[in-house]
Amino acid sequence: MADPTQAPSRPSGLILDEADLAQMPASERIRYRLVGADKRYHANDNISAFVREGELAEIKAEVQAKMAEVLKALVIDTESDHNTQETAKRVAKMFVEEVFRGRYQPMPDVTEFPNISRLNELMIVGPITVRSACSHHMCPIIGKLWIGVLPNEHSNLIGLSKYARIADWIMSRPQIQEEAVIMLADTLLERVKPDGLAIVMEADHFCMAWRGVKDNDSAMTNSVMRGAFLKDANLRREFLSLLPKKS
Ligand SMILES: Nc1nc2c(ncn2[C@@H]2O[C@H](COP(=O)(O)OP(=O)(O)OP(=O)(O)O)[C@@H](O)[C@H]2O)c(=O)[nH]1
Repeated sequence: MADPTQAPSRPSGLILDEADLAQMPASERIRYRLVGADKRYHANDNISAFVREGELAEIKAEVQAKMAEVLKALVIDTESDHNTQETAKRVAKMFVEEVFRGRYQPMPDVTEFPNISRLNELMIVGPITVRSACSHHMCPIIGKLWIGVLPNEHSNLIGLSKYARIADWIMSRPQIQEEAVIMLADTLLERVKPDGLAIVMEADHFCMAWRGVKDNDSAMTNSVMRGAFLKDANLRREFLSLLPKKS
């Protein structure tokens, strides 16, 4: 039988059966499935399709055990320090169920409505609050974003709240801002199928404020323009002019 703690690094190689997989830690089991399916599992990827029932609880327990080791390595006496006794458990819960849940949960259900009225005017939603984390230091990224949509008669209209729900699902992963907005744009394009889509995001990166260069005042602003927003400078101007002026 294969060493249960070692998942193969590539799909060719040993094929494990369910009994072998059951012996592995959940994280190795899930990684084995991902590698077998040749799926990327970077920090900003959603891997929910490879996680089976009950496995998130197992992952949480694994993270808790490793986090306890991190605290030990930091020479923190978690046994007598009443403030840190439950910290490993809290951090594991925070990672898996809260701040990185966008990796482990499927996309929220999105009801789509046909564009009966053939709406074809610019629609803007925002500011949508962004809560994310940088994949370099896992420090928070807090900010806001605006989404502009130019639908056509074949577009799917989605409920306004769904823009915020999809944004939250994508942002709740460790990542970099440039990739986050592209991922959000791709996801919305696929659902809504508009003539044009634009996103502007402005966020504070705590890895720049709390540590490192310790610059509290600089935020990062970036945008992604697709379809009509790329081709039509007037539309782009209209969208940008309707965003609240930055302070
Ligand atoms: N481009 C980009 N950079 C980011 C983002 N979030 C954090 N960073 C930066 O990622 C960089 C990490 O680079 P490193 O030079 O390896 O890290 P470091 O030595 O700790 O750097 P300092 O932060 O300058 O102390 C830092 O400059 C961060 O400010 C992001 O969303 N986009």
